[in-house]
Amino acid sequence: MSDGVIETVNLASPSPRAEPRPFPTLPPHPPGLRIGLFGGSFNPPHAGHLAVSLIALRRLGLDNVWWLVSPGNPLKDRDELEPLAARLAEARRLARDPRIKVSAIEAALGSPFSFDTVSYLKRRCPGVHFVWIMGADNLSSFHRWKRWRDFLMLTPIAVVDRPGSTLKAMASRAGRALAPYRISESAARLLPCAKPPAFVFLHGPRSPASSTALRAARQR
Ligand SMILES: Nc1ncnc2c1ncn2[C@@H]1O[C@H](COP(=O)(O)OP(=O)(O)OP(=O)(O)O)[C@@H](O)[C@H]1O
Ligand SMILES: O=C(O)c1ccc[n+]([C@@H]2O[C@H](COP(=O)([O-])O)[C@@H](O)[C@H]2O)c1
Repeated sequence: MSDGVIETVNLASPSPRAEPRPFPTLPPHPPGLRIGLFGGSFNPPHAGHLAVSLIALRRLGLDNVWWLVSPGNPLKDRDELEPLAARLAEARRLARDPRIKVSAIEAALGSPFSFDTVSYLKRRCPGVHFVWIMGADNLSSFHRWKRWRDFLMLTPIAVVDRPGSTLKAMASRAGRALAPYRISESAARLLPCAKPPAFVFLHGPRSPASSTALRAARQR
């Protein structure tokens, strides 16, 4: 991470007895920390990412939000994907709040799958309360993720509303699977310590920003 939280990547000479290579060095994190994991392509990052992070920090009572900049969403075409280094640099410029940390840990782990990332982080940081954060549009396609049902058992999930996705998200396969485990918004602060499956749908000021729109504007 930009401030050393997760950044040292040892690809060249991994210790033979540690994690399978490649592996990132992740310093110990104090048990009890409340950390939101916000995975994304960030291609490019935008005001919507920042808005989601600030809503999650405040409403879930988080200490930090980590932007997990993906090496490449396994469900998306990579034709238009900017290099990871460029997306990381832009994300760091945009994420001005010191509570937001930008990370390339997925590239270091060598997997684009969120199940693998969260499993790894939970193993490496026992006692830290992780919450997965995603926009409502992502919930609609969540049933196509690797081991999505197991993912629901791994970590609590916060879904943040997004224009055009409010109703579709809850009607989706994953939305229906999560419905019995929904925590009310007024109790959102309980989510990080809740036993999964658990989720909250956060409404709030919605941001219309999208990377697709920004890419289109940059091409004009
Ligand atoms: N405006 C927004 N409101 C709510 N959630 C958002 C918003 N923009 C992005 N997200 C969420 O942020 C995460 C990362 O999204 P991503 O980096 O793919 O941005 P995007 O704008 O959705 O990109 P694209 O338009 O290329 O699909 C996803 O969970 C997505 O749902
Ligand atoms: O694990 C999966 O199978 C999986 C499938 C699709 C998307 N994801 C993750 O979802 C997050 C949002 O992706 P994106 O491209 O919509 O920003 C990002 O962290 C991806 O790695 C994960």
